[in-house]
Amino acid sequence: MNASTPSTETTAEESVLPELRDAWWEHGVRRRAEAGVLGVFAELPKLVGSAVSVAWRADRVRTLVVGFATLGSGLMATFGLLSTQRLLVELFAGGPTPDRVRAALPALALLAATTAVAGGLRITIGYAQNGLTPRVNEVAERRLFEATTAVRLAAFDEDAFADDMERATRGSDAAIALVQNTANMFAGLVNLLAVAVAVIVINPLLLVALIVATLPNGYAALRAGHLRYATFLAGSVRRRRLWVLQRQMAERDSAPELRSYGLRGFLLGQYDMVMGAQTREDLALARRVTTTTSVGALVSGVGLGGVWVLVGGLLWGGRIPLSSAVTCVVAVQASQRALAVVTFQLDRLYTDGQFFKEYIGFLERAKQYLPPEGPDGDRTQPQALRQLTVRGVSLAYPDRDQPAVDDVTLTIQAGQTVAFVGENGSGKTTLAAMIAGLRSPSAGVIEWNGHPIADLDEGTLLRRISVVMQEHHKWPYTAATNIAMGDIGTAPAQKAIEQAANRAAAHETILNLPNGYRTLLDKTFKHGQDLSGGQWQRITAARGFYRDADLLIMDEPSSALDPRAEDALFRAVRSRQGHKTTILITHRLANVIHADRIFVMHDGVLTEEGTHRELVAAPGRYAELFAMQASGYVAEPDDAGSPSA
Ligand SMILES: Nc1ncnc2c1ncn2[C@@H]1O[C@H](COP(=O)(O)OP(=O)(O)OP(=O)(O)O)[C@@H](O)[C@H]1O
Repeated sequence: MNASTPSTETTAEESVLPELRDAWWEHGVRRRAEAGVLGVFAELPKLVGSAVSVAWRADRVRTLVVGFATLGSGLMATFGLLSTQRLLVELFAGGPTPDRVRAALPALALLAATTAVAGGLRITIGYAQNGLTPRVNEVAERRLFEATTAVRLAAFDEDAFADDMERATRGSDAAIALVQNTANMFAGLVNLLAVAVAVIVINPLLLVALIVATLPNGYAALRAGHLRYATFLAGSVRRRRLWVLQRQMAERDSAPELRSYGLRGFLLGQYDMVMGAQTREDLALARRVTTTTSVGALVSGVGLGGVWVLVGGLLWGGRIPLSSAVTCVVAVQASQRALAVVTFQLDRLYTDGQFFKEYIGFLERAKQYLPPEGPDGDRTQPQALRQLTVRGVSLAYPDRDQPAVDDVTLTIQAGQTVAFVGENGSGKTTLAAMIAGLRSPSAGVIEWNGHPIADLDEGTLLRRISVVMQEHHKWPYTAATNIAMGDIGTAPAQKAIEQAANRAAAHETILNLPNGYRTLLDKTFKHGQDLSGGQWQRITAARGFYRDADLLIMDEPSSALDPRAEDALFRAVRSRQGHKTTILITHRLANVIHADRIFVMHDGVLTEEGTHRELVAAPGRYAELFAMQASGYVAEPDDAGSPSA
């Protein structure tokens, strides 16, 4: 199939790819383009302030070294220009050449010294900056992860917060860039100032010449920067579409479906359409950029021509000596170099500054999602579980009309194994997450031995609970660590790890791995291994068993297990009955027959509760679901359609 087949023609319209969300990595570019040519100056002091403060926090000594060495190198630039002028004065003076050279020697020595000192200072700045940036990175990144790991789970449900967090992750890189850009821009400015001071000392009139020669150039450079950002921005949605398409055409994940459904022509058609538009847009904008930069160069060239005319006039009228005229040429060139640095760094500083602002803003906004803090003594220490009570508990997720859990009341006694059952989306996981202290109810209260869990010491409470998540995480560590992470507070003990693995039918699986318990479970690392879905689930269950928790919550722990592993797992769960409490969430109702109590949820509401026997005897949802599932195990109908057994 090729790009012109009918199926491609009918679907390859712009609407196939939906409008993409603003990409965080373009945010700074967007702000720069919106700020206009000179708007970048408005935010400059604040951004520079942020950069200095983050550098100061990371490493005071190096920050001071960079600051003072930059000032020093500016000073050397001034001395350098002044000694150049002195040198020229002596060389252009009358008299025999050897005398002139001799007279110029002190100036030459000064020039050599300033050049050497300036070189030394540049090396010092380089060393200090190189030592500073990794520290800035560490401080900024650490602060970010302190926040992302501390915020409550509910924060991740807020769209705006997730976006915020995504953008803030760029903040630590931006912090480094911000510090570097600020240092470089500062160096450029100091150089510019140094040249101006030297020129004033030589002849104040030359300052006017310098301004005329550099200002149009500076404006042109800023405008060129602005156009570059605008160019980038104009093609941003298309570029992202291309990026999405490129991934679809070149990645392993999409490769099987691409081939099996014959999507090659369709995707290439999409690519041609988007790329064609992108190229046309790029060409049009490139023309504009070239025109603008050419006009800018022309105007600054005219300005520079004016300066040379002025210098020539002054020279002609005997108002300045030849040495000053030559120094002026050197000064103009030096200032243009410094200005190019300043304008370039200004653009970068502004753009990276936007990311840094996102980062700082995120850290501020994250505070509202942090658990309430209080002195340790303020909170009651939860004792071993005797009774767990859920009283009128509800929870509604953001942007959802229906509550996920609606006014649920139930009691669980210590040592019981209870089951939450119900159809998909009925609220079982949400209720369990509230019991586990991971989510806070929007109404109602959950009590641990009669104390609202919100009043209990959170750390101790969480240590008394173990949760085997429905959507477990595959930690990229060894098999042993994957299990020991279930109780990270205690020193890992191989015997306990193996016991936990045995209970979850994971022991044999792990022994069969190339390095047994020491096998790294991540294929992206050298010698790393991956597991099947069911094998991962066994390790996850072992992690849950590893913690000797008062309350074990297992959410769909057997969905990927084979019958033998499932049987072993549920035998391990039953072995807790009578002395440890277990909440089981499962759709495989055969596994809840032995539960002390079964709670049936529907649309967030607790609709039935009782033992298996009681519930199948009543004409309710549980009886219906159980009968439906059990019917699947009745012997196959014979050819005539009637059951053979
Ligand atoms: N993070 C979330 N943000 C918004 N809505 C959510 C979120 N998690 C779950 N929901 C919604 O809340 C309701 C209850 O979900 P929950 O995961 O508690 O159901 P469940 O009974 O565990 O389902 P399943 O049997 O499929 O695991 C569903 O309607 C679901 O769409």
